[in-house]
Amino acid sequence: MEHVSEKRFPLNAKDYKLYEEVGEGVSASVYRALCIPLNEIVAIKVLDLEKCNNDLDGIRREVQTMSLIDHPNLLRAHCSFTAGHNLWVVMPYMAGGSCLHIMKSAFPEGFEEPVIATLLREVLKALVYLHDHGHIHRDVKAGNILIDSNGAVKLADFGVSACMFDTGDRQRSRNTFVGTPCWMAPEVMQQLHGYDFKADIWSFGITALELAHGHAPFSKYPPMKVLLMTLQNAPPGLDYERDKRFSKSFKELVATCLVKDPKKRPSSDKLLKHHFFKHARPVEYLARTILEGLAPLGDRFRTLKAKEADLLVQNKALYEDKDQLSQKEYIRGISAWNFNLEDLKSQAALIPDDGTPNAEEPDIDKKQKDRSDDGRVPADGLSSVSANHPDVASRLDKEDGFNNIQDLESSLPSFPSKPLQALKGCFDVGEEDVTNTSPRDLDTDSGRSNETSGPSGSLPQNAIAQQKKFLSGSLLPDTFPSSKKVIDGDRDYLQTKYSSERNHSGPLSYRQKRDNTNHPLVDDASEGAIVQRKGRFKVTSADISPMGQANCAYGPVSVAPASPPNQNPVAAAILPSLQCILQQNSFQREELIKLIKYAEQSYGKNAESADAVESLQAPPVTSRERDLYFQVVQLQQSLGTLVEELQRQKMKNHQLEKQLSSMASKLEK
Ligand SMILES: Nc1ncnc2c1ncn2[C@@H]1O[C@H](COP(=O)(O)OP(=O)(O)OP(=O)(O)O)[C@@H](O)[C@H]1O
Repeated sequence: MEHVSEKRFPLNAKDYKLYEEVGEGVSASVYRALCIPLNEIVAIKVLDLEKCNNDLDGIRREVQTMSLIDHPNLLRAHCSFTAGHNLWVVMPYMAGGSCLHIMKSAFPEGFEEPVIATLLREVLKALVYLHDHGHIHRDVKAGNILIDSNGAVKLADFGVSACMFDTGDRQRSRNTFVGTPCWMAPEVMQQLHGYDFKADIWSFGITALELAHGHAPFSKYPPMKVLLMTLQNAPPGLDYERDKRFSKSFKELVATCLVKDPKKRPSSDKLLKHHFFKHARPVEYLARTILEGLAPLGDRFRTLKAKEADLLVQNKALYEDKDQLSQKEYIRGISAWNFNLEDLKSQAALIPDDGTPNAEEPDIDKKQKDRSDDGRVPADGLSSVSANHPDVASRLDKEDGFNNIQDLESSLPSFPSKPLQALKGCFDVGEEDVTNTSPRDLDTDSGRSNETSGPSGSLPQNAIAQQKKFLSGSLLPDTFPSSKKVIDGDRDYLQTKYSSERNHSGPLSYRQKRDNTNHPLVDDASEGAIVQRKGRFKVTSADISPMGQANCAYGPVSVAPASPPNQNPVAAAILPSLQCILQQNSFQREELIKLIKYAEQSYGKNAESADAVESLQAPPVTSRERDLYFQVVQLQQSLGTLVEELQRQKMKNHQLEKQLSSMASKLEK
């Protein structure tokens, strides 16, 4: 294992010389820089703290994690300090940049298999370390896999990572809707039972596909559609026709990771032993194959930015087309998604309804058909995937996704209720939005907050100004002021509706990064009634608490097919309530069936169980039934809590054992 550098990096901005910009995320700009006293090239991530008042806890945790980790495949911070109202995070310079940028510059169709195997093995080693130490990364994707000039691979960006050993509020952050939609595991979207390390394994599988094709599955679709497709479709995978160039073992690896049931996914440890990694080479191979001939990172970054600006100009007339926006944001390696539910529906409606497979995903329909046909796929092990999704077959001959608002509405009964509740409860689906903002307004406004302008390489004025306050040591203090409550102790994106608010305060502006005043083009695009924009999006478990559902009736409800909201304002007004009732109903029924099954196991009343389950087709009618139901719910809740506590203790134990054995082995030496 790489040892922590003994070098002392200065905690003073004057000791660094900033060169060109080499990357930017939603929250920060990254510069190549020289550490003058050490004469060493470094990368410095500059975050404007004034724009992220509400998210200081999140930043502190990111920096803490970056400073404490110690693994050659994880990007570690050398140090961090404040300079004026900026936070500078000094880290090793990864001259190759991110895999996403490398693909966008030189490998638009994705990498060859040995390259992928080598990259994935290194990433997996990082995940093994993180998981062993109780961390979930929660944002594994090609944009966060960095390569240095020697081909060394490091997983970066701990902005949304979580610790499994957290308790209380922080523990609740694992019930948080966080990540980037295309890479997000279904259980993270679903919010039913929280999630664990296995969420990273799903993202790892999606990243494998991303590296193979040059883009993640569903990357062209707007976020609502990504959610629906991830939850309702068969998991994506390598296609037998299109992906002939890839080995059976690669296809198996992907299929193993992309299983919807997290319990059926392997641990990172186990995955590392997969025979696919026999294709992996020493990392120098990466330097020879994918880095050779590439322009310096700063130039590539500038070119990509220019391309992006072109795309923006070209598509100005087509601003409403969210596909273009998703693509552009994807090219930048970030996801500034818009999560107003009404807008999401509008976005989904913009996907052509012509049945033509998506240009980015030409094989989605076909793939699903392939994967539904067990007879055609067993050789490569994907039949098991279909087998994991018995609901898939019934959908296979339908078009994937939801191509218009009516489709979305009518899909509700089969759509897992929680995600949509999450969206409804948290993405600004307020009366105001519905009444004041037409779908067209929303379209015009959304998703464009991160357009860039201004010459690349120019340093932000505020990056070097006002170097007043410095922290000693690499961590921000725990008492770092946070002006607003941060739910879950994690990044919390409170909802803002108007650009003026969004640009000057709140975590949104943090993830959004750029002050729009520097970017007139962006300003133009984002004037007016703005809907929610986010980087990685996040909905806390608190947000999706049943509070908002209190008014929902629990009885069976039949709902007439919904009309598009703009055609029938009355229907539009009552539609959310109807959806809510309908979701509640189906959700409650599912929960009851689960509870009965549970009770059946606990009390061994096998003979009566079938009747009991059938009787659940109707809601509990007598007060006795209701009492029993509530007792069972309470029992299950306390059992769940106990099991969680036990798991936490087990993990702590495991951790302690590891520490003990490593101490013991050190002592032996
Ligand atoms: N150490 C580094 N060396 C070289 N380039 C880097 C380094 N760190 C980051 N970058 C580049 O800068 C980009 C943005 O950095 P980072 O992901 O940390 O910012 P972010 O705001 O957290 O991004 P996002 O949340 O959008 O993923 C990266 O995608 C990468 O291309």
